[in-house]
Amino acid sequence: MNTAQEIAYDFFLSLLAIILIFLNIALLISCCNKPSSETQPEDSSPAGSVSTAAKARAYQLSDIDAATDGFNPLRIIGQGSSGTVYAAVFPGDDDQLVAVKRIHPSLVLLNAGLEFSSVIKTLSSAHHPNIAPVLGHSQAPGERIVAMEFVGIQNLNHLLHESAEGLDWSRRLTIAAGAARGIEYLHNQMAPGTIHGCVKPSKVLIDSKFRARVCDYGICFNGRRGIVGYVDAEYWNRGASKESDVYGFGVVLLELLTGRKSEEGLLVKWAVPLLKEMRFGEVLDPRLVAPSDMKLIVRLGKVASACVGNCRMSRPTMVQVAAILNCLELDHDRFGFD
Ligand SMILES: Nc1ncnc2c1ncn2[C@@H]1O[C@H](COP(=O)(O)OP(=O)(O)OP(=O)(O)O)[C@@H](O)[C@H]1O
Repeated sequence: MNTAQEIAYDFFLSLLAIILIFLNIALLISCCNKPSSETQPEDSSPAGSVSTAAKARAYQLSDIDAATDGFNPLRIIGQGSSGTVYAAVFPGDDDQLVAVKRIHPSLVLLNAGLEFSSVIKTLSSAHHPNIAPVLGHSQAPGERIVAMEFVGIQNLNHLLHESAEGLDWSRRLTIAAGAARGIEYLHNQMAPGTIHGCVKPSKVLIDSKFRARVCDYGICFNGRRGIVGYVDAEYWNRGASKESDVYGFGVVLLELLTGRKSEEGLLVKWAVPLLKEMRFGEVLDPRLVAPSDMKLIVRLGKVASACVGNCRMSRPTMVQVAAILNCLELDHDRFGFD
């Protein structure tokens, strides 16, 4: 090779090297920007994941009317202080059952300023194994209807207090941990930080796999009466907050431990001092035999007492509560109750 050829050859090699470097950089950038669907499938995350795309469906009132046979009383699956829940079937949706909650007309009037459709749109982005998903809504003069996935006919209030079947300690712990994860998801993983507003046993639905699914979250129809005994004292002046949800969850834990209903706050006053003095013989649900190893129950009692603490600032967050209950659940899976 003569000198001119050598220079041309070196120039060609340098150019090739520069092109390769640019190609590598471009490849790296495109890999970083690629959605990580392969590494993080949306549904496989144990803590669930935020589904950013809200999928709320706007139903015509006539469609809801047809799906419930004209709000046929035979289709009622539950009645609360804020509305009536019906089992609905929409033709064309594989005849799947949908739970539709028709808000009481008096509450619709009282909450006329509530931006119902945009609240529902936000809530419909919730996606977590321990949440009952909101599917959509229907709105007409005097009518506000929320459509939810039909979870099943059992709720924790019924199972714990009204059913002969009862719940053993293992199921109670699993339900408590699942419900904690659901509320934690609402508080911390849903934009813009949803508050449940009324955490109590009837809002914890139990699906066919005995998994807890928290329902009826995020819409507060002022005028609700069903919350007495499940919210802290500040609630009545300052409204609902994450801390009042933690309080409500603490009361749910107390009901799971004692098997007694919260009667206007009396359960907290009665059970917490007994738990603190470790008088488990007096406080635990008398229908169940106490486990021979009380470690998990003692820890559950401590979490419950901390959640219903008087001062909002002193209560644990739902992240902490869910983390502790996850650990208890794992310990239970490994060692059981006895
Ligand atoms: N998505 C759902 N799937 C199946 N059943 C449901 C669903 N949502 C609610 N229910 C049933 O309907 C019942 C009534 O629910 P609702 O939220 O209206 O009232 P509540 O919790 O019983 O009382 P309140 O609203 O007064 O606190 C629930 O307890 C539950 O059994």
